[in-house]
Amino acid sequence: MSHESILSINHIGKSFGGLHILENVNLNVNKGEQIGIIGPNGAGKTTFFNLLTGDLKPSHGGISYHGKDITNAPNYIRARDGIVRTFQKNNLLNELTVLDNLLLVLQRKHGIGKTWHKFRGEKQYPNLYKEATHFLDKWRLSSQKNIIVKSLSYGEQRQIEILLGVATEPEILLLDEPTAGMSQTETDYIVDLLAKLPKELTLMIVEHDLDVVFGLSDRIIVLHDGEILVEGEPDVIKNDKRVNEIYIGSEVEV
Ligand SMILES: Nc1ncnc2c1ncn2[C@@H]1O[C@H](COP(=O)(O)OP(=O)(O)OP(=O)(O)O)[C@@H](O)[C@H]1O
Repeated sequence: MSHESILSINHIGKSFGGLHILENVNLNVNKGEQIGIIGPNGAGKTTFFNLLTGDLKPSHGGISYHGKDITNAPNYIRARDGIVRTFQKNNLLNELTVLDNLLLVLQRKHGIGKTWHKFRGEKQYPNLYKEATHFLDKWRLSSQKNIIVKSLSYGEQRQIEILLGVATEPEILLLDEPTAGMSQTETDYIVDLLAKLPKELTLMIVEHDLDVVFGLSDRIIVLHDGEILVEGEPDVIKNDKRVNEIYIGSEVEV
């Protein structure tokens, strides 16, 4: 991880009507950092992600990416510029094969054609198919390439979704509860997968499974009541009294 700050979140807040969800969040994200975001249900974690990706606009404050103000940039521009997310639920095209899902992602990444959902032929775009094959080999997905997504298990679908995010070669990948609803074996696979991601990739992960977050993160942000309660290295967070207090009463133990 370098100490080059690439994303700067300044005094950001979000309200829905009179309801203040996020109050005054400040954060600098360094290139290659792996940041875990935790907090009780309703703390504002997904809302925070939505502000970073441009799916929501903040009520106040701003966000800059490589020094450029992106507070009002739409989500597709942020994605094009390197801030990519996966969702809590699968966001794949279920009727298509794994390969076709990947081809569509790669077409979009390379700006091939005006209509991203129209398939380009292998003859015309051999490099696209080469890249897809190479990617599937690299991530040991070759055996699944011709399987229709909806025939895969839920856990497999979520793995594919994360990898499709990786295929876009983002600078920052935001993962919203990557292990939600998974068996222990599927969770282990995801943890393994995340550990193999390129070191220069910046990861921000919202996750309820604290073992996953503590095992993976360089830094943990604890959101509570719409604010950053505390942030720091996993050991610091583990021993923080306030963090333990907000988890008391929930079934989760820090
Ligand atoms: N569009 C909206 N309109 C009104 N309230 C909303 C909206 N989106 C989220 N909220 C509220 O904002 C609060 C924070 O929600 P958010 O989903 O960001 O929390 P979270 O920390 O991700 O929770 P969880 O861990 O349960 O996923 C919740 O009380 C939620 O009901």
